[in-house]
Amino acid sequence: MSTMAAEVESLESILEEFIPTEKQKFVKHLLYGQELSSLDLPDEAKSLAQRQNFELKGYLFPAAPESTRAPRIVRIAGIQNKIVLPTTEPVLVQRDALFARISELINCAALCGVNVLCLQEVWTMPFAFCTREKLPWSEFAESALHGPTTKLLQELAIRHNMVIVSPILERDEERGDVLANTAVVISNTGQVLGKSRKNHIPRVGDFNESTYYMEGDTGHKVFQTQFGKIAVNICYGRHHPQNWMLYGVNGAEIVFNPSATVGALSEPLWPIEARNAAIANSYFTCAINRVGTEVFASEFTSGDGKPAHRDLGHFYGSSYVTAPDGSRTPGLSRTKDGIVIAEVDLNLCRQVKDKWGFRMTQRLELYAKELNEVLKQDWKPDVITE
Ligand SMILES: NC(=O)NCCC(=O)O
Repeated sequence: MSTMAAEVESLESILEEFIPTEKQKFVKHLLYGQELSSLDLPDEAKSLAQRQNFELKGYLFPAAPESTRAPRIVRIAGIQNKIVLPTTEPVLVQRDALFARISELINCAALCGVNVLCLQEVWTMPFAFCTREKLPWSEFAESALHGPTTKLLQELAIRHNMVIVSPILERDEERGDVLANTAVVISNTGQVLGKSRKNHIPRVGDFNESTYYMEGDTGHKVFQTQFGKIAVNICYGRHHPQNWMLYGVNGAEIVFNPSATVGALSEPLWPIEARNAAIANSYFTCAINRVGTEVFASEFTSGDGKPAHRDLGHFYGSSYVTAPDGSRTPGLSRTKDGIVIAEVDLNLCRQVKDKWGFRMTQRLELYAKELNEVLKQDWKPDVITE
């Protein structure tokens, strides 16, 4: 399945090819909600994307004008990419090649006026946790505050007046050198605003991350930036509606979901989860997935009796943005590096809350009470039998 699917460029390319033109509007309305117009992006950015072989897509999410609040227009973006060099190259050579590639893409996002940008999960390295090997992969880990990745992005954040969310493998030097899967939030002033760690660690397929780091301990932080309140729900956390919910309870207006996931495992879930979270929590979401197949030197098994293998499968990209009213952009390519940009009016969050009332009808007190009971040792499921 994954080999076959890897040849498909995108769901959208199939729709364009096979759905008759007169039916396209209806099909896209069901799949994507209200039709979005494309952003007019600068020619310089478009030619940079062409020269450097990455996709560049921009969309406009409208909101109603209000008489008591000015629009709060911001441009948000997600970057998806392949690793640049084979996983057998020295650690620093691999990392520096990614630094160079991603700096190019960030420059392009800056030309497009992006205010807040998020990179993919552990963007500085291959997704090597499938191997269960400690070395050399743990050498990619670095301090969230002073590491080379943060230093690089602090410079770019200042240069481009851009908030950058940088998901890395963190080495917590102050707390016993332990590893964590962490998104560092770097303000447009260059300050590290803080960090948000991955709350839910997968125990599925070849995602052997629990060998390397524990569940995050940073809760559901929301970062007040100059361009709105943002939060980061890292990869597997997107399967947990309560995780999404608490970022919303803390007031997030945009939640990024930097991910690394493969076709055979999760592709049918991908278009649903971040989109549903945007609807349920009246905020914008931006789901970002890496691209390509990463091959490792040593074989590993999945503990399922099937033959050993040297790759996790095809990372299918397909990054997209959803608005609180459920309208979403098409996905980026399944095979190519890319930037998805959305110009949003953050006023839409409150407009959708007023329309649908999901926050008002949320009944947090009901769930808090019942969940408290569930956690007690003597709890029994509330099932009535005849
Ligand atoms: N990176 C990560 O948590 N992947 C797990 C697989 C998935 O959630 O689709």
